[in-house]
Amino acid sequence: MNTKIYYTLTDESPFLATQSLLPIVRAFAKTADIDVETKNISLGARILAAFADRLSPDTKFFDAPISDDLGFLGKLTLDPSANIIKLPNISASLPQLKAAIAELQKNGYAVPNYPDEPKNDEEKEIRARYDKVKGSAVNPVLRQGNSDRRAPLAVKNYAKKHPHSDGNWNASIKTHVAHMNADDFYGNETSITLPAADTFQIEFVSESGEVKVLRTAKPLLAGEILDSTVMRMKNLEKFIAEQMEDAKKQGVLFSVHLKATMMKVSDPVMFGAFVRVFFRDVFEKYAALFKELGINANNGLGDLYKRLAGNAKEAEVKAAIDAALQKGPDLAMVDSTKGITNLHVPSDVIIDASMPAMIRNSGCMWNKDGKLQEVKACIPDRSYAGIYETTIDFCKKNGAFDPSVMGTVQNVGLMAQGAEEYGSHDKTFIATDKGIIRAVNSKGEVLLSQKVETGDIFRMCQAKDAPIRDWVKLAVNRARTAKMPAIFWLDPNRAHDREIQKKVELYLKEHDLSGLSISIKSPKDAIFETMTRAKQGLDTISVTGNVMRDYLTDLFPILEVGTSAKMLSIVPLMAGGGMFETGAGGSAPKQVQQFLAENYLRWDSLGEYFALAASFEQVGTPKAKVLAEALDKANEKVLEFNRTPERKLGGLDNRGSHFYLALYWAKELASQKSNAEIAHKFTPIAAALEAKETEIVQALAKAQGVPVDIGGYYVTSPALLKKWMRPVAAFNAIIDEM
Ligand SMILES: NC(=O)C1=CN([C@@H]2O[C@H](COP(=O)(O)OP(=O)(O)OC[C@H]3O[C@@H](n4cnc5c(N)ncnc54)[C@H](OP(=O)(O)O)[C@@H]3O)[C@@H](O)[C@H]2O)C=CC1
Ligand SMILES: O=C(O)CCC(=O)C(=O)O
Ligand SMILES: [Mg+2]
Repeated sequence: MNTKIYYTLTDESPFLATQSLLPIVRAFAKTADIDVETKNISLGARILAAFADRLSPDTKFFDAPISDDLGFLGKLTLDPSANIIKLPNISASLPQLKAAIAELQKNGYAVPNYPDEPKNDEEKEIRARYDKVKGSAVNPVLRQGNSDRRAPLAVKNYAKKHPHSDGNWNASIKTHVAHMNADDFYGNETSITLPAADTFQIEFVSESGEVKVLRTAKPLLAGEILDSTVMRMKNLEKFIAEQMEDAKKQGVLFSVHLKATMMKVSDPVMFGAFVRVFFRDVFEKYAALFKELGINANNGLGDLYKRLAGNAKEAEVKAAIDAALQKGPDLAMVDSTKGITNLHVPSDVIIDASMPAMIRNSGCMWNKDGKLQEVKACIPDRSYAGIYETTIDFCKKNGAFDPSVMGTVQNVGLMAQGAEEYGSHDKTFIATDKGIIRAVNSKGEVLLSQKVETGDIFRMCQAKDAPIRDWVKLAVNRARTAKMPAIFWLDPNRAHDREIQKKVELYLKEHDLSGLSISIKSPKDAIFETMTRAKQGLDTISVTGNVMRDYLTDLFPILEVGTSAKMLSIVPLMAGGGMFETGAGGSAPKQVQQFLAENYLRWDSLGEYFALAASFEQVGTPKAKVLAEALDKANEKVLEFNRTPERKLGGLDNRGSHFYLALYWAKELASQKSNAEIAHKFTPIAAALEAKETEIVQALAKAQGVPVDIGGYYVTSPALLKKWMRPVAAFNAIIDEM
């Protein structure tokens, strides 16, 4: 029996929260002889691991030697005894990566600069190492299983009893989704299923017939689905220009919603197209200067301003940008007080979190005057734009959802082994010339090919057979356990989905489906039916591919329970172990700003609490089960007595919520009847916590309201973090003595 749980250290809010929560968890886990070991997969730790050979062997980061913890955990996912708790981590955009590099250098770590334009082999090698750290570089390594995400019943019931407020919707709201109508990834997709194991090599063939290898031969398994597609840059640019004009005419905000983190190769390029077209005159007029300064539209307006700073033409270019802003439609803002637009940073407006937030806000985003305004939400590719379009149309017709009565939507997502688009980074290329990009097999036969022109984004995706079979099984099991109808979301107009559907139909035959309702519907029909049911208070399981897994597990949680942080997010690893993700959302960088400014941390660790209960359950020893059951009950108490963090200074924050978790957990352990030794141990602990409740909670509240220094953003000080995140000695003493 494995009694080790690996708990990840990440960045931003979840990392801050860990400083307070982990000591509590460790103290409780000891009771069941469970060792909770940390593995550092923060952005800083991952950069240092990538350049360990350049650092002296005694280098330390966050008090630990440099090691490839992500690599370690990646291997562990293939071990049947793996038990990993994964907190949300940063998927770094280039500006974030560079900020982390600079901060590491400032702290004396000898990591190289990021070479924007590698000039020699050494720089190319450095760049390749950094590119492995960039974007969504953690999740695809650890997600060696499919995804099971849902709101725990206690969370759903709590939300029904204490519904969050949602903005109203009606037919006169002008907000809408804009997408391309041709020559996007959706329109150009082709797909095959491999009859037998083979290899594929990706090549570019120029018009004159010259062949250049873009990616050397890689293996393909029998039964694997391989797709190719292309986004035509000219059509994308034309679409953007048209939509800008239309947004201006309609008087709505112009906004772009992409996933520049997960889709780290394609989406920054699409984001860059928005920046380039929006500021077309500026980019044309100052082309030479921008080249000299290394300005690349893909990195956004924020990076442009940074590179421009101090240049003789700074004021002139800024004036040109202001003129373009004046001339174009109003941009949706990320932070109107600081003038940060939707086009500043590619990773600031991520589609899965930003679209639901907008839908909750009656279809509005913030404008430059800090007021809510209706929006044209540009989601260029039709593969996924339709589900948001349908949602918005649904709300216009039927009004906003009512969290006090709406049904729940669970998700079973195909995710394992880099499934679909989210595993496509190493198969995505920006065409540098006119010609063909194709995949050829070991015999040199063409498997798939696409015509390209300079600037087009070519992409190949893979979905392996074993994960698809496992996903179908997971869906059937979930439908049976949850007693809910399950809908497979597959689009008959997408080549890839047609291949998947054949397998779904085949693998469904392996299961007893009696008494179950399992259907296959196009995403638009599926979301319409799911929302219609939700409106009637009925529950549904969405069984989707990897991208929709991501989108829907923010969309429905945010509509139903106000945040995706409270989701139970389990990855039953295909090798047998378990990975427990904490919540379905991100690392909430805005909350770090609030914490640094006023020592108030709004992060809700409920996702961690639920993941921990599932993780203890997986440990499986009798004592671990006692801990798990008590934690489940404690989690319900946290909800029942509303001990989740409040939004504003003065309320109970993250640390206060942890105190109550400890109190309720200890009380449950003291009163349970299955293990007398544990009950005996926790009786005085529960009593001590209860006796000091007022003192501790008041001390936590008193600590708030001052600026905080934790040593840095990506490089933080363990001692300072301890000081700020565990500020109450009376509480620490009880925990540390356990
Ligand atoms: N699993 C993972 O590892 C994931 C990582 N990410 C990464 O996270 C970063 C930020 O992503 P972003 O798209 O801004 O999404 P976030 O989920 O971090 O932020 C969106 C908003 O969600 C709310 N929120 C999220 N989690 C919590 C929580 N635990 N407690 C309270 N509120 C919460 C907050 O808003 P509100 O004001 O509405 O309450 C927050 O401002 C990026 O680097 C991204 O790559 C993103 C998604 C998943
Ligand atoms: O890995 C990432 O970049 C984000 C993951 C995510 O958004 C999700 O899994 O819901
Ligand atoms: Mg997501």
